[in-house]
Amino acid sequence: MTGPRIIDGKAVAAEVRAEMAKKVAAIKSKHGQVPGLAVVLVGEDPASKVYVRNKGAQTVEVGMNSIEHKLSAETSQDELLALVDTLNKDPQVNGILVQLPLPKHIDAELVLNTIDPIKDVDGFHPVNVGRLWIGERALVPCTPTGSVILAKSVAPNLSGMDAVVVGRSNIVGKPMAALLLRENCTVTIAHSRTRDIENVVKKADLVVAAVGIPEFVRGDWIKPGAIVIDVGINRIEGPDGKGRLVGDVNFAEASKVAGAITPVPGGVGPMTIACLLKNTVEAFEMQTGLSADA
Ligand SMILES: NC(=O)C1=CN([C@@H]2O[C@H](COP(=O)(O)OP(=O)(O)OC[C@H]3O[C@@H](n4cnc5c(N)ncnc54)[C@H](OP(=O)(O)O)[C@@H]3O)[C@@H](O)[C@H]2O)C=CC1
Ligand SMILES: Nc1nc(=O)c2c([nH]1)NC[C@@H]1CN(c3ccc(C(=O)N[C@@H](CCC(=O)O)C(=O)O)cc3)C=[N+]21
Repeated sequence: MTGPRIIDGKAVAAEVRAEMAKKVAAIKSKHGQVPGLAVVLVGEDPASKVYVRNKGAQTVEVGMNSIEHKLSAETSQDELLALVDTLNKDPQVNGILVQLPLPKHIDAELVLNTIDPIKDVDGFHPVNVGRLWIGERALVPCTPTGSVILAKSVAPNLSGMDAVVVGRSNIVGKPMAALLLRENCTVTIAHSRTRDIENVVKKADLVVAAVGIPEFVRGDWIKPGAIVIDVGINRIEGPDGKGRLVGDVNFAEASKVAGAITPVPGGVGPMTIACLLKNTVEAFEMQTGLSADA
């Protein structure tokens, strides 16, 4: 018996970044311009700090400009809105990402809705959400985009598959469902009120777990041969007392049953950043009318 295919998110993400590096170089030589990504971090959340550092380093690595704004946790909502407004107007800034979660005294929805939709590389603005669902050209959320790329790396044609997305957040579950529908899957969205969730998941040819509960999806919920995409990033304490990262799927169990599965770390996480860079290039092209090809 052969084991399941472990989907190498790091390797696929490196391919996407290499493709972006080529595009950025072509844009630079043809048009003398370089796309720019602004990342705004408010406060000291340690996990967010790591992501922001990784994003900045990889942005520079593909040849783009990285603009980082690190604000104190006491920053007022008005100050943050004023910064977003400045970035909206700055022609050197093609993409704006405001790292979530934001401190409690700031209305995150208001901040996200203030980002110019054409610079909204997270794809969280209602205009981009609407465009995604009706099938217009949109900036699409990075984690779902990366998840679809990983699924297609093992099954290039997802058409007709039964897909179950566990989780219905605006940043992962819902846009994931929209993208899988666009791939012609038959999509079910499961959530905390879903009855008999094991048996709902068990019908799926493709399972996407975005729940936020460590190892929530068990091996015996998985249909033999199914593709499993684990979006979860949970830091838990290991038996040795050290922190370690696990997903929303019990990998040890599920990998015995699945046809293909993403690990955590090294699965969806690296794809999120790669797709952010991809969206920044796309946003640059939409804003300037310039492209790598012409
Ligand atoms: N790899 C990456 O780049 C990223 C990873 N993540 C990770 O993905 C995971 C999900 O993130 P996010 O979508 O923001 O999380 P949210 O907490 O916003 O959403 C979680 C979803 O899971 C559902 N849920 C919670 N408990 C249960 C349950 N017992 N049974 C079934 N469904 C349940 C909730 O249902 P309900 O709506 O009914 O409450 C909700 O829809 C997290 O682990 C997060 O760290 C997130 C973003 C990027
Ligand atoms: N506006 C906004 N947009 C986001 O896209 C966003 C956000 N806020 N807030 C937090 C979540 C989480 N997120 C991750 C990005 C990369 C990894 C990643 O690179 N993970 C690696 C390594 C993780 C590690 O070692 O800590 C891996 O899974 O292999 C994970 C999670 C983006 N998010």
